Amino acid sequence: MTPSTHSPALQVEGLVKTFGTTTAVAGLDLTLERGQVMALLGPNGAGKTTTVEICEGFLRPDAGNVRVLGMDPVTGRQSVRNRIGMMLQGGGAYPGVRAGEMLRLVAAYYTDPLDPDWLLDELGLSDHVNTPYRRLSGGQQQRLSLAIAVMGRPELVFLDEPTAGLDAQARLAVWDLVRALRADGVAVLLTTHLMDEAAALADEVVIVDRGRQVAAGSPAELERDGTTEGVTLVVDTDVAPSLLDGVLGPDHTVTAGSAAGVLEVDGPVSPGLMTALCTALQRAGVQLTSLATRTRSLEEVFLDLTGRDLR
Ligand SMILES: Nc1ncnc2c1ncn2[C@@H]1O[C@H](COP(=O)(O)OP(=O)(O)OP(=O)(O)O)[C@@H](O)[C@H]1O
Repeated sequence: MTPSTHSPALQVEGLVKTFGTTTAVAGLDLTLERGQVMALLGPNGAGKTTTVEICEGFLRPDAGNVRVLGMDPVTGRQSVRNRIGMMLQGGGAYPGVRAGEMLRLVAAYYTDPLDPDWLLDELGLSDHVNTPYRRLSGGQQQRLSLAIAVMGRPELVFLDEPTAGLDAQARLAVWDLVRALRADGVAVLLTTHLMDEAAALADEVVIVDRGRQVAAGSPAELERDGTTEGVTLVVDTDVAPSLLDGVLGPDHTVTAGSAAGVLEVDGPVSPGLMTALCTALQRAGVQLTSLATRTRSLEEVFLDLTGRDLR
């Protein structure tokens, strides 16, 4: 099997994985291009970790096709492992080894490693170079395992909930590192429960539920999709919706809002619409006190698609 540099970083087609009577992954398709960040979002038990572990070559799929850098992650395991990065549980570190020592040991495996000191600094671990691994806090161990995962300049990195349990500062440091990887052309597949993380980092968000994709797109696309776009206007007097008759095209409707002085305009939002609304109010001598466009947050989209029941 010849590894291809033209293939997507990751291609998953019709992936199925069952454990006894549980179908963890029920026919999933994913394509992650090089230099892109994909976030898998899904409720507990949606099949995210199972998918990542299959892509890493730890689990065999029951059906479907997985190509990692153009290679089969099971039969091409050694070649794949040399070119991908993954965070191992427990950091893959010996308990007694010091953080700095560990990173230097890992760096020695590679011909062109990243600079361990840069990584320690990037991940806020410079003050813990001499701390034995077992004495690092959980969040520090997690960051060290991320440093180990990316040390060999991988082309594709798998990050399964990389910021779970991290404080706000450490989370931002991890985000910065993911952005730096992306800028270097590295592809990143991450799983997360944090909507802001997906929105901040991902070129593409794939929402999975019960092992299937229920939506995919950029964070902005997902926030727009399926919503009635529109504008909520608040004015300083009680006005009838008919005030806006004549300025709205066939794509727009206007209704009275929940309170006096509130008008809801439904339809596509554009600079032209905003200008037309302001002009109509000005002509009527009505003072605008608030104007807001309506989109759903990624969290609302997620809950609408996956429901509100606990799993
Ligand atoms: N080794 C296993 N044996 C039996 N069932 C398993 C095994 N691994 C996963 N499962 C089941 O497969 C389903 C998917 O689990 P998975 O860990 O992939 O979900 P997840 O999306 O990563 O969830 P979470 O957000 O809670 O981490 C779950 O119902 C889980 O209980």
